Amino acid sequence: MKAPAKINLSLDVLHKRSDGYHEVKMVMTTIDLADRIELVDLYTDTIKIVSHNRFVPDDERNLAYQAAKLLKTKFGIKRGVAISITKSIPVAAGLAGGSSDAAATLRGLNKLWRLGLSLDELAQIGAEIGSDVPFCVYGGTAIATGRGEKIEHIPAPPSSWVVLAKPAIGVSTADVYRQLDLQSVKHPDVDGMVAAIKEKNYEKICSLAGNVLESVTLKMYPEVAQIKEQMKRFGADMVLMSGSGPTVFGLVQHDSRMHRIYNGLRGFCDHVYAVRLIGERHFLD
Ligand SMILES: C[C@@](CO)(OP(=O)(O)O)[C@H](O)COP(=O)(O)OP(=O)(O)OC[C@H]1O[C@@H](n2ccc(N)nc2=O)[C@H](O)[C@@H]1O
Ligand SMILES: Nc1ncnc2c1ncn2[C@@H]1O[C@H](COP(=O)(O)OP(=O)(O)O)[C@@H](O)[C@H]1O
Repeated sequence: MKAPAKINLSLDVLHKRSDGYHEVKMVMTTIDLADRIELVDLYTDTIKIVSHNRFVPDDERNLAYQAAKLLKTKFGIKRGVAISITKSIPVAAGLAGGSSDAAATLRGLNKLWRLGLSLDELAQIGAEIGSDVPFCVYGGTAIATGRGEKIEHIPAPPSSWVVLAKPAIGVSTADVYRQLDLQSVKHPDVDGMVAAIKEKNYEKICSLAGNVLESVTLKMYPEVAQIKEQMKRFGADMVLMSGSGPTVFGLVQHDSRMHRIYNGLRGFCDHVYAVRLIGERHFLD
């Protein structure tokens, strides 16, 4: 199963809720940077995680493990499964790698165990694992509200290159939300972004992109601001941090400029990627 990363083209936080989560309004889209999940039937009643990445837990803390466990419990499955995860998405990066692994596991086990669940049902189960999992179940492009689990599909943005750069730090999403001061943030125009995407207006998408969590992470890690500056200087059409960070992405349409940004950033950053913005749901088929 393919488990692609997401970026947030717009991310607003409306208020803190009584359950500790924050009410959000965001636009998320799928990009062509994906982990690979392989599911193999086990005839012993266990869930085994195989991953050769030292940042990825191989026990019940793994979101893919939690996905399998939930399905086993809900549907009384007595078989086991070995879940092999080949990571390409950097960990704790704001790209929903773990959430996408969980979503791919849900989609895959639905087939392997012939559960016959719809994507809507899988997304509902995914919400029990994490706020970003429902979006990852569908992929594509969507407005996410609630704590992120309510999904409204919208068309794909015009295609472009996405250059990503992740400094050598991992960010805790909970920490970033905790340190957000809603009195002092500049709220992005999420409705404007949705309109721009529907109009396929690339320039407007670039000018309206915004993320309220960016200022929090920039304060904690000045290297994120440096990467933003460099990406702008090398000629990206827009530059923004994804999710709670620390990954910074830039959109660019011209191949030659994509190469300039990619090569320029590789001197500063170990993790640099240049991939296509996908934004379509059939990418997962
Ligand atoms: C910021 C975003 C933007 O897409 O992505 P990432 O940076 O993680 O990729 C998401 O809101 C992250 O979603 P996800 O990573 O699934 O979060 P969860 O596991 O549900 O929650 C982790 C913690 O973040 C905080 N949290 C999360 C979502 C939300 N709407 N409000 C919150 O306050 C809570 O403290 C929660 O305990
Ligand atoms: N399958 C997984 N892949 C990556 N990280 C995972 C996975 N399962 C659990 N985690 C844990 O979740 C944390 C957040 O990881 P990730 O989903 O990559 O980041 P983000 O929420 O910023 O997009 C990591 O620190 C890691 O310990």
